[in-house]
This record gives sequence, C-alpha cells and structure tokens, in this order.
Amino acid sequence: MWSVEEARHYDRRAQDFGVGFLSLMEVAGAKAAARWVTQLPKGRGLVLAGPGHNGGDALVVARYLARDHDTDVCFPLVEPQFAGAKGLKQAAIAHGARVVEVDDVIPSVAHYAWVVDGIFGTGFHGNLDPTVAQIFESISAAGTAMYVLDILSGVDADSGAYQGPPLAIASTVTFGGAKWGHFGYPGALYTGPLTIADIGLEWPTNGDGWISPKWAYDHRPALAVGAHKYQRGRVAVVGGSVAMTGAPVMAGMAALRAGAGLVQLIVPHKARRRMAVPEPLMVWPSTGRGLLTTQDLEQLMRADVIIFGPGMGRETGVLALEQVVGLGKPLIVDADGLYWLAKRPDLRLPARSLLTPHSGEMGMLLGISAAVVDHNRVSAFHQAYRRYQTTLVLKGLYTLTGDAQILVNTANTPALATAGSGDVLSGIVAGILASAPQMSSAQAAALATYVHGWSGIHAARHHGRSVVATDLIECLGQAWHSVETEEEPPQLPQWI
Ligand SMILES: NC(=O)C1=CN([C@@H]2O[C@H](COP(=O)(O)OP(=O)(O)OC[C@H]3O[C@@H](n4cnc5c(N)ncnc54)[C@H](OP(=O)(O)O)[C@@H]3O)[C@@H](O)[C@H]2O)[C@@H](O)CC1
Ligand SMILES: [K+]
Repeated sequence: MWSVEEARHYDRRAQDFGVGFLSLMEVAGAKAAARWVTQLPKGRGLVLAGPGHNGGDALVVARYLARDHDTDVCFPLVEPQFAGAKGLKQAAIAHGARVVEVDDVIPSVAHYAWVVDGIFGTGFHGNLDPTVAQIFESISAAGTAMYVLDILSGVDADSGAYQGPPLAIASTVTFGGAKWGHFGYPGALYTGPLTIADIGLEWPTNGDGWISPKWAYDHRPALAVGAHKYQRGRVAVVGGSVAMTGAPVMAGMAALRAGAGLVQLIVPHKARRRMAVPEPLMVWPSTGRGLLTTQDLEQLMRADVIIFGPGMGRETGVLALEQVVGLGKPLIVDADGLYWLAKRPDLRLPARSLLTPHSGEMGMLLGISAAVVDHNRVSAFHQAYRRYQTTLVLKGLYTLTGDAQILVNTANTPALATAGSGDVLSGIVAGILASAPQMSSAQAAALATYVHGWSGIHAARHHGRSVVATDLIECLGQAWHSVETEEEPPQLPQWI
C-alpha cells in the first residue's frame, strides 16, 4: 500500500538504478492493455490522455489496443509534454489509433463502447478541470464502462476524495502498489476490480497492506485439542439497556462462534427481564445503575477479555468504563462504550485492547465530524492511534485495522451494513483474543474483520439483500471454512 510520496520514492529509486521512466511506462501500459484487450466491450473506444505521465501510459495502451480494437485518442487538456511523448503518440497512430479533437468528442461520447481514463494519476491536485468534468458528465450519463489507469482522474490518491460525477468503473490497473485512495471515500466506489501491475519497482517495506487469504490462514488460531471450556477463553460483555437488549446477545453469540469457551453477559437487571437469552450464554444481572458492584467486578475478574459497550445506551457508562479499565483485562470498546471513552481520552487502555469505531464514532473520539473522518480515513486512523495508543478497527466499505501499521480488509460486502453487525464484529474479535492468548490485538482485529466480512459474503449468498446480523452469526462456520481453504474474497486485488 503506497502513499503518493512513496510511489514517487520508488519511481526515483528506479531512475537511480538507470531504469528510465519510459521503460516503466512501457511495462505499465503493456500490462494494462494485456489485462483489458480481451474484456473490452465490442465497438469503438476512446482513450483519454492527460498532460503528465498518466497520459503517457494512455498512449502506450492505445498503441496495444489499436491492433485489436477501433481506438480513438483524445487529449482533453494538452498533449503530454515529457521527452519521448511525441514518439509514443506517433507509434499509437502507426498501430491504427486515430486522434480526435475534444470538441468533437464531447457531444459524441455516448457513441463509444468503452473509455480508457489516462488523464490524471497520482499527480492530480486541486479541482477537476471543467473540460474533463464535462466529458465525465457525458460518460456518466451514458453509463459507458471505464478502464482506469492507476487511479480515476480526479480522485486524490492519498485520501480517495473525489468531486466528479459517478462513473461505472469496469477495471482499474495500478502500478507498483495499491494507493490509499483506492480504498478511501468515495474513491473506493470508483475503483472497480483492482489489479496491481508489477512494473519492476522495489517492494514496499512500510508494512501497510491488505489482509490476504494467506495472511488469514497463517494467523488463524488453532483449536486447543483437549481443552475444556475454561481453557478456551472466557469473554464478558458489559452492555445492554432496557431499550437495547439484543446487542450484547449478538456480541456474546459471535464470541462463542469465534472460539471463546464461555461467554457471560453483564447487563442491568431491568434489561435482563426483557431479554431472550440463547442457551449457550450465561447472564449476570447487575444492580449497579451505572456503577459496577463488587459482585459484578468479581465476575469480570474471571474473564480473559471484556467487551464494553454494546447496547449500553448513553445515560450512564463513564464510571463503569473507569472500573473496567482498572481491571487491566484486554478490553474491546465498542458502540456506546466509545461514546463514554470519548469523554475520557486520558484513560490508558490495558494491553491487547482495541477500539472498533465506525466513521461517526471515530469522529466522536477525535472531536471531528464523520464527514471529516471519511475525507481522509487513513489520516483519521493515524490520529486516533496517536491519541489512544491502542489497536483500532475503523469500520466502513473497506475497514482499516491495526495500530501504527494498517491492514485493509478485502473481505467486505455491503451486506455488512446492517443493525447489529458491529456487535457481531466485536464478539468475533473477543472470541479470537480470548481463545488465542499469544495473538496480538492487531492480528486479532485484522483476522476478526476478515472473518466477519466472509460471514457477510456467505450471508449475502444465502439471503441476498435481506441479510440481518443474526445471519452473520449463523454463517461464521462457513466464514472459518473460507479462511481454512484460503478462498479469495470477491474484492481481493489481483497481481499481474
Ligand atoms: N510510480 C511510478 O513509478 C510510475 C508511474 N506512472 C504513471 O505516472 C503517473 C504520475 O505521473 P505524473 O506525476 O506526471 O502525474 P499525472 O497524474 O500524470 O498528472 C500530472 C499532470 O496533470 C496536471 N494536473 C494535475 N492536477 C490538475 C488539475 N486539477 N487540472 C489540470 N491539470 C492538472 C499537472 O499539472 P501541474 O501540477 O504540473 O500544474 C501535470 O501536468 C502515475 O499515476 C502513473 O500513471 C507510470 O508511467 C509508471 C511508473
Ligand atoms: K487515471
């Protein structure tokens, strides 16, 4: 995973070794063209080439595609200026590409069967140029399939910010490494299936990346053979309120299915009376009214991992949070627990703890809006890590997990955006942490997020658009199977 600065760094390193940018561009363009040549829709296509190196990639692509497809090339701004660009243009023409004027293209964009976007890549900054915006509006209206070089023009490659119209992206081929913008908002919506072309640059060493099937397989905890339920790890869920009785139950059931040997819910006694508790869960009604009693704390001392927050509500909680932190057990602060933590950012969480916010809760933790979080999720993540010094899971279309190093979850599906889904996730993390004492919270966070995503994928296969959170719990067995068999999630980026 690369920032723009890192992409430039590896680019410069290649030049230092004497690998010129024209050779890099040639490999990049040739690999992108090879990826697309057999999958392009039938009919004449348009290659849009910008003023920089992204435009150079586009000229290489045009040369390869023109041999099999009717290919027009248009320069919406100016032709690429770098040394050698004229030659690339002439070569594309010699292979059959036709250069067309932008004024002729704008009214006729709808006639093209496909469009290659090589206007801007990592060098984009500021606002989308009006001419480009106009072309994109026409492509958007026509719904034409777009094939993107590196990253969609107008998307900030570091954050994923994008102001242009919605476009149908058939494929993105990026070079050397994926960029954060491919997984940000709304950039992730305009990436489509992502392919990373190895163009001979060095491998990134920053440790950021995504969760691959092999990573998940290698990190799955082994079931302790012959262990009894106490040895498989004990989870306590502190949460629930009269209005929200389901959340701790879902977290608890998910923890069991994720590997915990025993799960106990610690809920207000008034809430207990309204709860339907499945048999495998134990319940401890608390009479503490916002403060945990000595007996509650005795119960909690027996747990290996504590989840704090599901269904807790926002009437009381800050004192109980202080008490739970004081126990020194690995703590998963979720849902309303995060609301209370935001009021006490000075609290230092015990080792192996983690926070599982969505954008809104992350905003609360940082004192900013959800929109500001989503504007640059990676930056918000780093900021929260600096402030709370603990492992984080920032939930979303592409969930980010980790600490100083971030892993992106690739087993994601829109089906996960349903009430209770977060409770299931915190249960899975707790189940993994409790049953695998050797595992770090960052590893458990990544694995849990991946398993949760797979549950969503399986649940969506069974229930289509009607997935509810309890389906995610039902599908956990299949999710673990996908981990065991190293199945590839549908959105996994591919290397070529
Ligand atoms: N990493 C690697 O090793 C490899 C990278 N490769 C490729 O290089 C790409 C990066 O190339 P790049 O640096 O030339 O930047 P690119 O995105 O083409 O655009 C810069 C041009 O756009 C202009 N411009 C910017 N914003 C604008 C705006 N709002 N409105 C109008 N104009 C605007 C900007 O103008 P300026 O900032 O100078 O004013 C400049 O002229 C990368 O994405 C990949 O495709 C491959 O070749 C293989 C090796
Ligand atoms: K592009």
